[in-house]
Amino acid sequence: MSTNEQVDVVVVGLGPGGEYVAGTLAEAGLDVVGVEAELVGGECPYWACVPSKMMIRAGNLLAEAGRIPALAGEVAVTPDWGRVAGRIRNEATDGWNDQVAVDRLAARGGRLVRGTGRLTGPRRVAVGDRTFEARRGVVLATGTRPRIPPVPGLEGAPYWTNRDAMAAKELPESMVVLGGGAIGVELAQVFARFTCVVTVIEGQERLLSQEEPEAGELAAQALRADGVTVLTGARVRQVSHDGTAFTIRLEGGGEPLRAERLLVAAGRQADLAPLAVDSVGLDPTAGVVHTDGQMRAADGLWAVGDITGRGAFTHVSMYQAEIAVRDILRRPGPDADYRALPRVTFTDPEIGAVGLTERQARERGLRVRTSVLPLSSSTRGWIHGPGNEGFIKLVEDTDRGVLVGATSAGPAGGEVLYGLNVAVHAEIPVDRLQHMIYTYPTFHRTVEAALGALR
Ligand SMILES: Cc1cc2nc3c(=O)[nH]c(=O)nc-3n(C[C@H](O)[C@H](O)[C@H](O)COP(=O)(O)OP(=O)(O)OC[C@H]3O[C@@H](n4cnc5c(N)ncnc54)[C@H](O)[C@@H]3O)c2cc1C
Ligand SMILES: NC(=O)c1ccc[n+]([C@@H]2O[C@H](COP(=O)([O-])OP(=O)(O)OC[C@H]3O[C@@H](n4cnc5c(N)ncnc54)[C@H](O)[C@@H]3O)[C@@H](O)[C@H]2O)c1
Repeated sequence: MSTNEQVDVVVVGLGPGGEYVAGTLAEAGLDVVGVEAELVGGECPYWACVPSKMMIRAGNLLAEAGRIPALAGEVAVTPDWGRVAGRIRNEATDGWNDQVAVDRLAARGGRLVRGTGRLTGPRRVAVGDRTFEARRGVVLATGTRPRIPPVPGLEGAPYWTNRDAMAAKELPESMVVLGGGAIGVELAQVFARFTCVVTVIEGQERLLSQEEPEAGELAAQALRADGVTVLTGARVRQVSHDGTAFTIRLEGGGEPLRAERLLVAAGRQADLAPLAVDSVGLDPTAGVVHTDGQMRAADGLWAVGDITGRGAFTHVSMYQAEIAVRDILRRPGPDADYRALPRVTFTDPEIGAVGLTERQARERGLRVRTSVLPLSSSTRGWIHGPGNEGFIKLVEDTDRGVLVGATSAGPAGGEVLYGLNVAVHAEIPVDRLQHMIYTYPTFHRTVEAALGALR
């Protein structure tokens, strides 16, 4: 029998964005139902950020051990993926059990409804035969799933996505990675460091093609140094699987690639049709849910996270979640501002970036000055020795005399990014940045040198 229940707010999807909205609103005293089809916490803790960064931590340790002979002595290391898989199982994901997150939501006063939510009209969500009518409104936070490119032979083949990679108890002997974006490069490097023979196939001319060209070149150089074969500007013509291994044929002929596993890391997509967004007047084929600066998508409807298409990052979903919470609680606050959107690809070296690339700035008609300085030119980079690859790139809007973009690559490149993030966000004049004191000998002193090199 179907039932109708009155609540204040329904949150559909409890990834980082949705869980934050549901828990915070419940804590504020609203009657909140959170609907989750899989695990409370979403992609990030179970199949994405957290387990992948555990892998990377382990891979980086192996790489550091490899640098010991040049600097400190002798070492013998035997990589053991079992340690990594065990830590992911036991510490990160609790064996892919979300009880801790379920309890966390309940402790904040939220109610969990397990199931797939679907809009049935303004402020109405159906889950199975239950319908929730939300007095304040509905928040969509359903995230994305892997985009599987239309490569002949791929459909139906036993390819891996990020989920299989995160759950792997053993590593394959060989793997082809389709896609040289953030997932592709991070996982290719880790797997290679654990002795898997890896090939990355990227359709664009460079890895990390959304970032500065120097970033893509550095990522390729780092991966090659770890033994990864990097093929850029490459298109897959056909994929087949013979029950044991994949054969991957590229356009333009040549020897086909053979690999035990094929990891598809070719972007993400939101699935709006099953959410029945047309019932509230949104386009189910749009691919994203467009919002205004307060994360409103329609009357009584908010959207946060990957689904909004403003950067598929956990920090974006949390940032947007905070804005939506404020708006739902009818508290005034600034609109979402993406000018200083930071992102870090956690390869070794880490590649952090904020704001616009040089190309994006020029395409917007800005008059720019730029500079690129290698970390090895700094005292700290030189002291660091092996593993000191990296650079600082700055993009200045010369008319306003402020940085509009920056890239920080190197050991702890993601941490060094923070200062640049503040500079872009707060629009600190370059002239002021040039006259502050930078600690000696740090990697971030390269920022000072790069400021002086702006041309
Ligand atoms: C391998 C990998 C590594 C990553 N590493 C990083 C990183 O280091 N840093 C970073 O910032 N980002 C990283 N990301 C991106 C990050 O995981 C996402 O940006 C983040 O998880 C998005 O959060 P979200 O709130 O949009 O929802 P998601 O985490 O996508 O969760 C959405 C939830 O909604 C549920 N759902 C979907 N449809 C329905 C429905 N109809 N009814 C009920 N529930 C539904 C899903 O089951 C899911 O639990 C990584 C991603 C991947 C794949
Ligand atoms: N450190 C982080 O913050 C982190 C890590 C991993 C993932 N993520 C997030 O997850 C999202 C998804 O990651 P992703 O790496 O899957 O996507 P992505 O969009 O970053 O990269 C996908 C890459 O695949 C390539 N590609 C697509 N189709 C192809 C084809 N048929 N043949 C060859 N190459 C093809 C694209 O040109 C692109 O370079 C990212 O956008 C990122 O926001 C973040």
